Amino acid sequence: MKERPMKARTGEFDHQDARRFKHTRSGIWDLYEERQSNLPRIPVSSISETYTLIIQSLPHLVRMLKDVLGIRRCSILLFAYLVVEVLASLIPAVSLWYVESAMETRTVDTTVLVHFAVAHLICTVAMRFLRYSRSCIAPPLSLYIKQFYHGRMFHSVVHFDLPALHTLTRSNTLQELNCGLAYWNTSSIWDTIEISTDITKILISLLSQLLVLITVMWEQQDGLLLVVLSLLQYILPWDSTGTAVAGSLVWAATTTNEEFVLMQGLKEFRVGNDAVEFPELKQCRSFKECLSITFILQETMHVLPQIVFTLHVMKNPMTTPLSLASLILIKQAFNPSGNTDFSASRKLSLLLATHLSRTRKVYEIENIRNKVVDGTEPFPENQQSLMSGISVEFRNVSFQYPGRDRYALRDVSFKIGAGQLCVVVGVNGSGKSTILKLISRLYDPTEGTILIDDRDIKTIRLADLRAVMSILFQDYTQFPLSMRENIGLGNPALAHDDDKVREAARLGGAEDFVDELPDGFDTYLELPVNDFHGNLPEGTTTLFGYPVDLSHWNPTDDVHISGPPALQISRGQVQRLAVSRTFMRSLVSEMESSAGILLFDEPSASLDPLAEHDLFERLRKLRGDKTMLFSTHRFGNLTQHADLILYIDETVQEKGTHDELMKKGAEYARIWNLQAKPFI
Ligand SMILES: Nc1ncnc2c1ncn2[C@@H]1O[C@H](COP(=O)(O)OP(=O)(O)OP(=O)(O)O)[C@@H](O)[C@H]1O
Repeated sequence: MKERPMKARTGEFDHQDARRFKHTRSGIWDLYEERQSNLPRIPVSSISETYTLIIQSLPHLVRMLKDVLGIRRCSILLFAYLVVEVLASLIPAVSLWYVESAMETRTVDTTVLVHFAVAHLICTVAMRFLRYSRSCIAPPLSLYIKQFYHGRMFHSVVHFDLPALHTLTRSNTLQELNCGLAYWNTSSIWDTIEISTDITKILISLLSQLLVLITVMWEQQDGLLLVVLSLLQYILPWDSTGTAVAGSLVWAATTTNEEFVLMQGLKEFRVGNDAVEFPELKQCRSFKECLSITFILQETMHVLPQIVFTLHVMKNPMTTPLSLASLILIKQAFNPSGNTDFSASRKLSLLLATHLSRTRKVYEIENIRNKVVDGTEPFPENQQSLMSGISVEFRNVSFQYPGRDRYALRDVSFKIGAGQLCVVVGVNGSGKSTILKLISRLYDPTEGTILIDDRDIKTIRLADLRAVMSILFQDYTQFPLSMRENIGLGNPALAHDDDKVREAARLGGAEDFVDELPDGFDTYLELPVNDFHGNLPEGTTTLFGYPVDLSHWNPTDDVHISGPPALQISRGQVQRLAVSRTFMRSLVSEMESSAGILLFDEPSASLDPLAEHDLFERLRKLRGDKTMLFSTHRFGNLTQHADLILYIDETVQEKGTHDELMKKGAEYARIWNLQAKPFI
C-alpha cells in the first residue's frame, strides 16, 4: 500500500560501518539503521496516501460502475442495493432522534413515550427488513458481476502470447490479481462496490446522527461541546500504525538464529517467544513511541468528554441525569463498535484503496499488447494441399527466451520438405522443444526467418497457422474430469462420439488400462465437485456410492466434505492419455482433416520400449503423407525411418538420414550405438 517514491542513491550498505549504521538487537534479529539518512521523509501521512490512491483510481471506479450498469439485470439490482443500504444507514439517526427528543422533554409524558416505543419498534422492524432485502439482492448481484468480469478476464488472459504472459508473471501482475490461465479472482470488483457502499453508509450514518445531535442539543448547555469533543478524537488524522522498531528510512535486518532458519525451512512450527519474522516485529510499538506526544494526546482525547462532563456536573449538579444520558448517546453515536464506526471507515478506506488498485489492474491488463503479432494472410490457399503436408524451413534462426542471456538456439538452418518425417534429437536442454515452439509461433525468433510452405510465418494468420498443426507438447494438462472427457477434449466437436474416443484411446495406447478402471471411460481422474454433509449417523460407511472416512471427523464442524480420492495413475498412463487426446484431432476423415503437420515433443518419454515401438508404428501409419516432426532424446527405431534427422545442441550439429549420419560416425552415431544397438 505504501508506495513511497525513493530517490536512487549510489553507494553501499555496509552494516559493519558503525559510524554510519546503528546496530540494535530485536529478538533474534540484528537491525542496522542509518544514523543520518539524507533521504527526505515523504511529507504525507499514510491516510493521505490512501486517499490519493483512491482519488487516482476514481476514473476506473467510474468505468467499472458503467460496466456493471451495462450488465444485464445488474442496473436494477444495483439501484435496489444502494437504496437499501442508504435507508439502513439513516435508521440510527431516526432512532437517535426519538431517544433524544424523549429525553429532552424531561417530563413523564405518556404520548411521547408511546411515540418513542412505536418509533423504536418501527426502526427495528425496518432494519430487519432492510437486512433481509440486502441478503436477497447482494448474492445474485455479486454473482452476475463476478461472472461478467470472469469472462472478461478469461478473454484478456487467453489472448496473451507466452512472451506477454512471461512479462506479466515477472512483474507479479498476475499473482497480484490472483489470476492465471485457469483461475482468477474477480471478486475484487464486487468487494470494491461493497466497500465503497460501506464507507458511504458510515458517512451518511454519521452525518445524519450528527445533524440530529446538533438539532437536539442546540439548546442544551455544553451539549454541543460534548458532541464536538466526542467527535474530535475520531476525526483527527492520528497515525496509529506505528512502525517504530525501524525508525530510519534506511535499514536492514538479518538473523543468524540457526533454529529459526531451520524451522522456517521445515515450516512446521516456530520456536521461542522472540522468533518472529522481522516484518511482524517491525509492526510492534516501541516503548519510546508509547511515550510520544501524539500517542499521549490520542489517549487523552478518549477521556476528554468525561473530564468536561465531570467538571460540568461539579458546577451544575442539577443537570446530571440529562447530561449523563446525552454523553452516553453521543459516545454511542460515534462508538467504534457501534453502527457508525470512524476507525472502521479508515480501515475500509485502506481496503478500498487496495481493491481499487486491483480493479485498475483488471482494466490495465486489457491494454497489454502481445509480442507475437498476428499475421494477416489466410493459410493455406488450397485446403487440399494439406493432404500432402506442409514444408517448414528455418533460415539462420536464433532464439533467446525472454529474460535469458543464453541462446536456446543459435543460427539454426534446415528445411523439412512437405510430407517428410523429421526427427530432432539431442541431449536435455539442447533446444529441441524450442524448435516446436517456434514453428507453432508460441514465440518469434530473436533473429532469422521461419518459412511455412515458403511463406514467412509472421505473415500468416495465427489462427490459420495453428489450425493446420496437431501438436503434443511435453507439459500436457490433465483435467479433473473423466477419462472420456480428458481424451475427447483433443477435438471437442467429436468429444461425444464414444467410438471415436475409444479409437483415439486405442491409438494412444490408453484403451486397455482405461477399460480396467472401475468405471471404464467414465472414471474420473479427480472429481471436480465434492459432496457435502453434516454429521451422518454412526455406522454410515458409504454416501452416494463413495466410502465415508469418519476418522477425520470433527463433531463440532457442521459441514463435512466427501468424495472419492483422486485416481492415481502412472506417468506412462498419463502420457498415453495425452497422446490419445492428440489422436482425437487426427480421427476426422482425411478429407476433413485440417492438420498438415503433426508435431510431437517427446511423446514416448514415459512409455516402456514396447509401448513406444507400438506408438511410433501407429503414428507413422496414421500420418499418411503429412509432415511429421518428432523431438526426442531417445534414438529409437524412429530415426531409421526419418527423411531428415537433426542432431542439435544449440545449433544444428549434424543433419541427414540415419544411414548418412551413421556413416559420418560423429556424435549421432556414437549416441545411437550407445542407446539403440544393444536392443537390436
Ligand atoms: N520457458 C523458458 N524460459 C527460459 N528458458 C527456457 C524456457 N524453456 C526452455 N528454456 C531453456 O532453453 C534451453 C533449451 O530448452 P528446450 O526445452 O528447447 O530443450 P530440450 O532439448 O527440449 O530439452 P529436453 O530434452 O530436456 O526436453 C534450455 O537451456 C532451457 O533451460
